[in-house]
Amino acid sequence: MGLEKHALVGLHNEVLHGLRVNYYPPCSTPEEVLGLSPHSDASTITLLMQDDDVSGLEIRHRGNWIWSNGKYKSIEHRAVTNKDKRRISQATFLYPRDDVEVEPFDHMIDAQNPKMYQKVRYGDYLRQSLKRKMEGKKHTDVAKIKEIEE
Ligand SMILES: O=C(O)CCC(=O)C(=O)O
Ligand SMILES: [Fe+2]
Repeated sequence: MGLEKHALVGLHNEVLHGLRVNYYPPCSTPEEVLGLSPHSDASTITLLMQDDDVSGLEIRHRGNWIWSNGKYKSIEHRAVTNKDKRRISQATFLYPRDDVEVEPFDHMIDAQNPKMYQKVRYGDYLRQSLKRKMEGKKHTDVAKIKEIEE
């Protein structure tokens, strides 16, 4: 990404961790019921631990990562349910401190790649994204510079 080693860690000010444990009970109609709606995480990095024997995570290639001005994608994903088996996953989210201001790096912006996102305070961005229902990449709209379409 054209950054010095450890630069990203420094930009977090302090790397915070959050944990979400997801429990998906068996579901008699898995073709009609999702475990988790399509979304992307508001964290900077997510580590997911899941059962070996039940799959459920599905991903979509779309969406953007604010710091990289959309060059690097944050993956939209969802969880499906399983007819016979329950599934448990643990997502560990790494994220910056609330007072960290996040905006695209200058070196990711040029004539072909105009600035897509305005500066946001990470705490505001995270809280408004937790308040919304999960809906793909919609939570990134709050930072998006409106004239620019993906
Ligand atoms: O359970 C899964 O596979 C996905 C969990 C997830 O995406 C999340 O907790 O944000
Ligand atoms: Fe997720």
